[in-house]
Amino acid sequence: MSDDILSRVGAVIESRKGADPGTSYVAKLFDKGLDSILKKIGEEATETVMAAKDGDPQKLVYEVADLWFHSMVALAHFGLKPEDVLAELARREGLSGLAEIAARKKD
Ligand SMILES: N=c1c2ncn([C@@H]3O[C@H](COP(=O)(O)OP(=O)(O)OP(=O)(O)O)[C@@H](O)[C@H]3O)c2ncn1[C@@H]1O[C@H](COP(=O)(O)O)[C@@H](O)[C@H]1O
Repeated sequence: MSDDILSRVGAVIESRKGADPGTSYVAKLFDKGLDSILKKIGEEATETVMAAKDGDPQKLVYEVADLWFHSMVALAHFGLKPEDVLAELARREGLSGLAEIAARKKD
């Protein structure tokens, strides 16, 4: 498995713009608007924290998948793709420590 799955899910999310909210969860989220997407991210982030605090690795993976997925819907709302985040992670690769990452952010 690779980051191909992120690209594929990102493409499906993109394809749901303007689709029938009655037949697609993603289309329904787009239809409800940014606040609804952000609310889901907040909920999934909380559920991720709870799974980690419970020490339940399987649940943690499940909740992080929900969090990533809804974050990808938020990215798509702004015309962004998972590749944009992967590029940012790649940019940070090899940088040492937060100070250097933060300094580059201001460039
Ligand atoms: N990865 C996901 C995915 N992860 C989670 N979900 C949905 O996100 C929701 C998660 O919400 P919760 O766990 O909080 O459950 P819930 O309380 O029932 O949620 P609500 O309906 O109340 O918001 C559920 O309805 C899940 O079905 C997802 N829905 C879709 N995808 C991907 O998006 C693609 C397109 O989906 P459709 O737009 O539905 O065709 C799918 O093929 C998948 O690849």
